[in-house]
Amino acid sequence: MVSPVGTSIQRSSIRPLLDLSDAAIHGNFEERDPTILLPNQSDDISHLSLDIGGSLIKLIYFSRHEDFLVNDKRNKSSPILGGRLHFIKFETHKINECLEFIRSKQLHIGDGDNAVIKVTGGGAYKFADLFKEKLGVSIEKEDEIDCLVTGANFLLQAIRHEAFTHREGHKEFVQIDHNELYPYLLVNIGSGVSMMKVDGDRKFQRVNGTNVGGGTYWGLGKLLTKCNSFDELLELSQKGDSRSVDMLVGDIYGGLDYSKIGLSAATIASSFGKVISEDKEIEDYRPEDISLSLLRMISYNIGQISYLTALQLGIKRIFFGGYFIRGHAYTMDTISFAIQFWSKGGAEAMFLRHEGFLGALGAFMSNNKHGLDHLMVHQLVERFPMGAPYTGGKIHGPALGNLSEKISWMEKFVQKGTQITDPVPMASPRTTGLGGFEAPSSKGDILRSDESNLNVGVLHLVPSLEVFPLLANPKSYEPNTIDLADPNELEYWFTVLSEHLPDLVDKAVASEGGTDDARRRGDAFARAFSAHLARLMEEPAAYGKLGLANLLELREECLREFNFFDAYRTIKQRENEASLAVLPDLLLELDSMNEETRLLTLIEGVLAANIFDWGSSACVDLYHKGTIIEIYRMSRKKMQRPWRVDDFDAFRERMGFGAHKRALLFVDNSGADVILGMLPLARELLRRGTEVVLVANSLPALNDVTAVELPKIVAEAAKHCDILRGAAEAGGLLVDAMNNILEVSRQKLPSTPLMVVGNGCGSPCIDLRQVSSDLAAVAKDADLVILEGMGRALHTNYNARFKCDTLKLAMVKNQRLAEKLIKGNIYDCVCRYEPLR
Ligand SMILES: Nc1ncnc2c1ncn2[C@@H]1O[C@H](COP(=O)(O)OP(=O)(O)O)[C@@H](O)[C@H]1O
Ligand SMILES: CC(C)(COP(=O)(O)O)[C@@H](O)C(=O)NCCC(=O)O
Ligand SMILES: [Mn+2]
Repeated sequence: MVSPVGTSIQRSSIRPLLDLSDAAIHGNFEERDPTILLPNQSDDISHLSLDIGGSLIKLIYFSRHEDFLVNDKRNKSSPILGGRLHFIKFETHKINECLEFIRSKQLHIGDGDNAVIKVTGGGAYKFADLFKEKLGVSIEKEDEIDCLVTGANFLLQAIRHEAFTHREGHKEFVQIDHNELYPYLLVNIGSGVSMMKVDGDRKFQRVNGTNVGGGTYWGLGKLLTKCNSFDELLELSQKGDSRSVDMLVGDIYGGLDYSKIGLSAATIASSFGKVISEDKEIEDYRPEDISLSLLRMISYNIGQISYLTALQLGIKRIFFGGYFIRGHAYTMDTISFAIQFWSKGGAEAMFLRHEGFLGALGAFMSNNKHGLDHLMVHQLVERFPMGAPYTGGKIHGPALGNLSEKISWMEKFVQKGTQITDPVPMASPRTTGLGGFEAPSSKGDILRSDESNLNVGVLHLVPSLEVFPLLANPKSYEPNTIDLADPNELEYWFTVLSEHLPDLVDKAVASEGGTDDARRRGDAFARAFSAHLARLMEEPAAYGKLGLANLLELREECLREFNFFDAYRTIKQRENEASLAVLPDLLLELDSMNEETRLLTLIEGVLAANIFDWGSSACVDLYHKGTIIEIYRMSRKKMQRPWRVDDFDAFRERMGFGAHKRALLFVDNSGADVILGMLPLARELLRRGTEVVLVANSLPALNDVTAVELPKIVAEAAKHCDILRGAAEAGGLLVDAMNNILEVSRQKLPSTPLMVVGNGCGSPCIDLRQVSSDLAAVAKDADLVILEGMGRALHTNYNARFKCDTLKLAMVKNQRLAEKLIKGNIYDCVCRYEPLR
């Protein structure tokens, strides 16, 4: 039998924050940079790898947390240690900043024996002595091409929304099945360009390359425009009109197309060719136009060589990496256009979110200590923290040391916030949108400062996560019901979440005693979350495919980032107490009913009590109008059938002819929702001989009940109910009572067990591709799944199908969702039963 409440259920999959309490200098005080020991900081940083290229240094480091060191009993076979992968970059000519960053975060002093770090790129040779001298570490060199391919293969297999196409300003994620991935052409556009034919894991060949690459654009651009940074140059290009320097077909043909060979008048005949015939000095040309012409020249050229190489090898798929791309819409559109133009649609250009980090990732993985190559997509969670200390958000360190510095960073960030999140004025269609090969027209052509680091997040490696085994089609499963790629949806939810923010900040600050420190953290949280929202409004696909569940989770993550671990703590307690007080009466009332009426009353009860949702503004307004019990009664009274979605009769029928063996009850909110709604339903199932597993969040989110809180709640409820007491004892929830039983009455038959398990997440929604191994284990014997609440049953999983009977129960507490999803109104209810046929 499954261990009912394994100690591991309360394991958190969420990153810890720096704990500076009792910090002390370790070792020699005379040293210039003594090690500071953080006895209460369990983060264990190890595994550093670098890719030192001609232009940029890409750094990846791995930080581990104690939690993850506890090897999961069901995962013994996995050598992977949990932790987080951070991605940072520096300019190569500022290598000292990189060394300083490594030193300040002590990245080179990993787990004892690693005074050796993995480095790829030319800098592994060039700077080996410098690393030895400055940091006392030896460099282990890894082959650059090898690393690029390993990195690309890893990303394409392990990260869900890594690859995408980019056409005319439109980004679309593509998920390629592992079996269909090879062969592909990998084109890495760094300072120079390398092209590899990739046939499999470690099976590749460098087939081509060109010296006209990112270095050429930046080098020539710097010379011709006097720009001081790559980004400045790229930004200029967005306001450029390359016709003032480029010679077009029309310039040669007197404004006409050269239609015989299919070239329009607007096609570039010769990049920079117009300059020849004009009696002008460099100052007479706009730097904007020069930058754009250069960018097009180089992008088209790389596109063309890539296409020819792919053609020669019979390859259809081309992935582009390297920092030249820099997530820049116009660059990607230009390359895509060139591939599409030359191949007449036969080949396709794809880009990678971690474009610049392929080599560094490969170097990281060559360190076979962590067994990362076996990591699966469901074991990776990407999070987007704000602020430099954990992401190395700023391109050049320094690393921030503690939360307070991080808050200051946030405060400064806000002053710069507009620069970071505001769009650079769009190129007008008349300029960027014309010319070339009938021209890519990149809408939303935005270049944002890299400082915000809001493109790739921190990758959390959580080896204990698993795919929920009862999903009918894990491959096609999509958790989100609402796709925020639809701009109207995005705008609506953006407004809802923005308007809810002040109230949430107040609750969060109050939960931490309302101190000045809490207020400062609260403000920083609000800024961080608003910056994310602004970023996503601009570019919804910036962090991968965006659904409502991701936004709701992001909010919880931001709270935790600023040390708010349970914003609704007090509210939850208050509602729990009020609900426990009326539970005995409710149980008496239920017991006086016959089985059929009781089942209906129980389901009504679940739906009615789901009204206690502090995430819904409409409900929060309601709570000002009455006590918990008054609102509960009012809600119960309104529970007239038929509900908007009403499969109750089918459910009742199924319940009539034999109990299920084990039911998983995905519970939602604290207070009435779980105590007066779900617990009585659990009790009914237990009474019918069905084992019940209450599946709750592993970490707090809004007023959701957690797996840590539930045993205490069940224990309280069990005081008033023999069924619950017996079941909780049998499930190991009442440990003291369990001991008594062992001593007193061994012969007594054990009741059907009631168990509690953490789902592995800390969000109001649930992505069933990534659940705790404990949940996965208990699910194997389950034949009934009950999903409750708007987050778990509507925003996510409404359309999910399972390998067993499923009941989805929720009250719709949002007017727009009610209209869209069920063609109904706010406070309508959903009772969706999907039997396994
Ligand atoms: N902040 C930046 N500073 C310098 N170059 C940048 C920057 N961002 C993007 N680039 C572009 O990226 C290229 C370097 O790409 P990268 O993949 O890091 O190659 P390498 O390993 O050769 O340094 C540069 O030549 C330039 O075109
Ligand atoms: C965050 C929630 C999904 C939580 O709902 P629950 O799962 O608790 O039923 C829900 O409160 C929600 O969608 N709120 C935003 C909509 C609104 O304020 O109207
Ligand atoms: Mn909830």
